[in-house]
Amino acid sequence: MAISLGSIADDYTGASDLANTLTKNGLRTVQTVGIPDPALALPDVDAVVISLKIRSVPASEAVTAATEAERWLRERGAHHVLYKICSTFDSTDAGNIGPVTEALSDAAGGGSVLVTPAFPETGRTVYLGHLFVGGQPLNESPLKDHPLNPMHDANLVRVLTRQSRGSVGLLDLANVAAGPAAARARFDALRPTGVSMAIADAIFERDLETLGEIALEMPVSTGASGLGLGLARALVRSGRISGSETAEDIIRPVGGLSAIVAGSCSQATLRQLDVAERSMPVLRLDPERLLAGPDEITAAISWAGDRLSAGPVIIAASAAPETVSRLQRQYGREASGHAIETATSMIAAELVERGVRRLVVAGGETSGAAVDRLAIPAFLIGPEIAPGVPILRTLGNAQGDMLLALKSGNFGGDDFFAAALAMMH
Ligand SMILES: Nc1ncnc2c1ncn2[C@@H]1O[C@H](COP(=O)(O)OP(=O)(O)O)[C@@H](O)[C@H]1O
Ligand SMILES: O=C(O)[C@@H](O)C(=O)COP(=O)(O)O
Repeated sequence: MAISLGSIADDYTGASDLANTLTKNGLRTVQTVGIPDPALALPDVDAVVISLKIRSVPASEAVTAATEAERWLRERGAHHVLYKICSTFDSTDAGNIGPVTEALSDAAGGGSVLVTPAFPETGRTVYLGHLFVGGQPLNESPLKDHPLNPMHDANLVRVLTRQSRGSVGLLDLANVAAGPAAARARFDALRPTGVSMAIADAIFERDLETLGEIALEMPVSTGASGLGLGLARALVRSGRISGSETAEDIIRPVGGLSAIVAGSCSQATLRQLDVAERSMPVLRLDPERLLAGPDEITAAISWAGDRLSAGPVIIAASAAPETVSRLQRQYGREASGHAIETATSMIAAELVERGVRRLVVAGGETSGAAVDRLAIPAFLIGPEIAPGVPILRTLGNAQGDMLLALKSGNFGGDDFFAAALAMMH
């Protein structure tokens, strides 16, 4: 298998978001969970997105996992590797966007790397290095309350500098909007200043097309789905790949029961749960009891058992920021987050054990833990439910064919859960 584009995603929802964008823009794409086992038969594709769960792990661990994935992608022909990060730049001062980007650049022989989380379709734009989420600067957006990576600074040049060895420059909108020649010239002018990375402004898709074109000339870039769109369109324009349609047969029915598991505490997910509660049974887990032992999990499974055969159910750990902070003050930020992920992943696995074959998981870390517990090695990419969230068909898993949706916390409209289930049969 020779691939044209390789990507390493720092979480699993982010990987499916990128795989969706690449597919929509003409690249046959597969999403793998980690580096695939040699025994796994992958389809013939233009792009492989390797999902890792490295957004919130120590930087050295993230670097090791990402560089191994990069080697695998290069050995399969990838000339360009995109490090897929969150469109809201989720990270801490300790990493991991800077350290991983610098390590990937070193592995490819060094040089400055273009970085942009812009994804205009979901309202993420970057101007003079400042990230806006919808109409708000990042630090005033709901991301200021993220349970694991609260974002308190919208100036990404500053954020990335705090995480990095090298210095960070800015590829400003005036040069990006002027097209590839001007953007390339500005980026080239930054190189001798010794910057290891440059944050690139982008507001419209045409800016990302420009950035995609110049990024493709380099071995590595870092960004969200918007940069994926630019790279995919540049590849199709270059004639190196033929450009393909989404295969509708990826959503052929799998039968079985359906359920939703939520661990995202993002505002969008909280709204989606409130709306779904009007039409589906919703169990709100007690996080204190989840942390105390297995009883809350057993109770949740027994609650679902009575209801599953009548239709989809939702089991959610999600809570509002005040509740999350209270729990974190008592048990610690990471310890509580990871313990809840473990619990929600065990619930997801029990539901599958009881016949669920159509599963929606809300939350990036939550999805990573659930997919790992289900031991799903890869996904084929189906049609889009909402911007950034495709239907996924499992590949190579022991349970047989399943349909999943891995919803990034902040993505999807208020009726997302019903909309997702309506597309999965
Ligand atoms: N009630 C709660 N209190 C504290 N943390 C929680 C609660 N419910 C879920 N979490 C944790 O919050 C984190 C949410 O992150 P994630 O799943 O990535 O969602 P998102 O996609 O919204 O970022 C996870 O670590 C999850 O276990
Ligand atoms: O780029 C994005 O916003 C998403 O693809 C993503 O990575 C979101 O992460 P989670 O909100 O943690 O799912």
